[in-house]
Amino acid sequence: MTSQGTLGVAVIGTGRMGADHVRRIDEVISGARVAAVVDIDEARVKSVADGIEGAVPYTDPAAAMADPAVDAVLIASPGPAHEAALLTAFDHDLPVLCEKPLTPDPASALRVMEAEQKLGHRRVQVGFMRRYDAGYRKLKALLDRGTYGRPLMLHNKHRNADTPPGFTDAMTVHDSAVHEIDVTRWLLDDEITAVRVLRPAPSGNAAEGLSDPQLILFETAAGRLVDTELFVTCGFGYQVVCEAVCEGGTARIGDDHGVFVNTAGHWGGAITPGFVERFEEAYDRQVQHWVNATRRGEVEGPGCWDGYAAAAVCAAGVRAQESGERVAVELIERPALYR
Ligand SMILES: NC(=O)c1ccc[n+]([C@@H]2O[C@H](COP(=O)([O-])OP(=O)(O)OC[C@H]3O[C@@H](n4cnc5c(N)ncnc54)[C@H](O)[C@@H]3O)[C@@H](O)[C@H]2O)c1
Ligand SMILES: O[C@H]1[C@H](O)[C@@H](O)[C@H](O)[C@@H](O)[C@H]1O
Repeated sequence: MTSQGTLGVAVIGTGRMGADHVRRIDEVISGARVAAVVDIDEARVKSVADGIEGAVPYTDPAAAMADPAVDAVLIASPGPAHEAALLTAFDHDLPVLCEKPLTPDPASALRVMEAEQKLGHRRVQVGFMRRYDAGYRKLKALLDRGTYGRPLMLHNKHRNADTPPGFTDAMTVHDSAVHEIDVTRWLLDDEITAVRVLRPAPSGNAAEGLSDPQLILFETAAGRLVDTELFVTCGFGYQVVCEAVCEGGTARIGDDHGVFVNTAGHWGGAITPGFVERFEEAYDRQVQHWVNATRRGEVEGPGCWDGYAAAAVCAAGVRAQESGERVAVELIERPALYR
């Protein structure tokens, strides 16, 4: 850190999310600066570094993490590249904010968790940014206070206008439903124990071979049921809605509440186009909290255990998709570091 305590961050992966995090750290976040940017695509990393004072471009994550100006790492490369980047960060004992997923499968998530335990302290915050969304935080506070009694069920809707090319059924779980997996565990303070997936006749807008929409059902250890409509080619916009059904009332967040317009032949408002707009404040808050905690020498928020548990539920979810059966989630006992 500089003498003023400014955190030098290396951002690994400068695609859609990484480039946005670089902009965020440069323009929005206080107490941090972009010290290095890394991408295997040399042209891309150079163009992202251009115009950011002091940001050194690298094509090798390990070289960036060895740079003495780097105090912390934000990983925004694709999920399969996360394990290697995390293990290298541990070699340098660097604090990490790792975009979801921690890793794409439970075996690799376990390896990361074991390596972190060898360090003897938590180093990783996982980018489950919904925990930093104002609506989800209000819902969490209501549930924690028991304002409407015990929560019994959650109903979620997760709709994307469309998907990047090559999006598969498994990605609907790993990439999209992983957020509902995390908010279910967090909101209810409960583990998901089994998954079922129901698939109606697919929408004609879904690419060949993609089963969209889907209905995913989670059972939890405390006997709650959580359903999620996942519709990633809905075509009309981005919607993430969560309704908690409690013994004494229900509470719902996520409906669009922008400007309401009446005009000839039309009433209503605009729909949110995508996750960047819907969760912009949540991404800002997530990164600011990470920077603040890191500068205090602390680690907060969702960690490796949450990333591992999410990967275990995803693995069960993909098996449930393939088999059409109820699949139990296999979890190891929670290690002491994460209790
Ligand atoms: N929290 C959210 O809402 C959210 C939204 C979108 C993506 N994500 C996550 O962010 C991460 C990145 O997603 P994206 O949409 O920006 O992907 P992207 O494909 O747009 O960008 C990834 C970038 O990483 C680079 N890259 C690939 N392998 C690398 C490696 N080994 N080292 C360094 N760079 C490497 C690629 O060249 C590319 O520029 C993923 O983990 C994804 O799941 C999170
Ligand atoms: O990677 C993205 C991202 O995680 C979004 O938050 C989610 O809504 C999308 O479904 C997913 O594809």
